[in-house]
Amino acid sequence: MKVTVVGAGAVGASCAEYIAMKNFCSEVVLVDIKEGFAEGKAMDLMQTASLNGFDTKITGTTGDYSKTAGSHVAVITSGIPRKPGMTREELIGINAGIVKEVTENLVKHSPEVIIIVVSNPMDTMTYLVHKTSGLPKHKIIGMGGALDSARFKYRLAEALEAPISDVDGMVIAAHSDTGMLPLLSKATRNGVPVTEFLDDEKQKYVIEETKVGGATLTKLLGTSAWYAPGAAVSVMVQAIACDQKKMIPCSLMLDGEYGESDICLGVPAIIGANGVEKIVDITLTEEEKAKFAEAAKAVREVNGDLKF
Ligand SMILES: NC(=O)C1=CN([C@@H]2O[C@H](COP(=O)(O)OP(=O)(O)OC[C@H]3O[C@@H](n4cnc5c(N)ncnc54)[C@H](O)[C@@H]3O)[C@@H](O)[C@H]2O)C=CC1
Ligand SMILES: O=C([O-])CC(=O)C(=O)O
Repeated sequence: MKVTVVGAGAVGASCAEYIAMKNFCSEVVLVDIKEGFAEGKAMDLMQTASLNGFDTKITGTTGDYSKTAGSHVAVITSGIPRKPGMTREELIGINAGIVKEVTENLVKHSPEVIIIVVSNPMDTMTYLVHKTSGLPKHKIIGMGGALDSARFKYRLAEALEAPISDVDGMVIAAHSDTGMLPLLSKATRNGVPVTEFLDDEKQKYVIEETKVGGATLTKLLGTSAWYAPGAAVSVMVQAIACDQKKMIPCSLMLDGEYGESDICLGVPAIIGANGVEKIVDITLTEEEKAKFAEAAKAVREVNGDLKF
């Protein structure tokens, strides 16, 4: 299976590294606009192959999309990351143009491609890919929920003083500082609701820290995170490549599900060989439903700034 990763920066290179290390793809093509950058990252990563024991061939190109032809999956990470103090939404002005152009190039050379959108503001960039690519909706998947859920589990494990392998949980709704919805009501430690172990103060801490997970790292790093984003993408690509039919929260075009339409938002979905196999309808509490609707309202406002 051939995977293209557009943007060979921090997140793109991390995606390529995790995909290669898991050894389930024959080829990863890195594309960047910066002369020689993708080629350099690909060469550096290939020189880890004998050390890390993978056979995936990684190549790089400066903007030559003919090299991406026949890609089964393409991951869009091109665009600028935020700096401390910024929101993801502030990136729309620059990133929308980049994502639109990249999408056109990808689809031209790989008309059957499944696109995973990473560039921020991710829910809006996923919506843009729907509006401009001509691809069927099961082939466009925004990455946010997989990462946010991993951060939720990290914070749950911290609060529970438990190993991360003991905890499970999911984050849906928007991939934004305010619109994320960590489903505490459904989070468990070995099948037992975490609400049985955590008092109100700890529950609030877990939710708030999860929501600002990206901002916290941006403040520490001076730019946004890349290891967990790359790992999250690799899980999604593997679910497609190996037809795993894993349930992963992803930003998907809704058509009545969760009471919303004509918007991309994070919802649980079954991810397999066809991309989105099914959106999973789970029962939310009244409070969760209200928060989901609030997140949708905010994302819709950002979508309003798009020009097609
Ligand atoms: N959805 C999510 O959960 C996450 C999203 N992100 C987003 O991912 C994006 C990338 O972040 P980083 O990798 O840290 O940034 P970065 O600056 O390290 O890399 C971005 C790369 O995109 C390239 N690029 C720009 N325009 C291009 C074009 N037209 N064609 C091909 N390549 C192009 C740049 O040359 C650069 O190498 C940002 O928008 C960031 O906000 C980051 C982490 C998580
Ligand atoms: O925080 C950011 O800007 C990057 C991102 O989406 C994340 O790490 O969740």
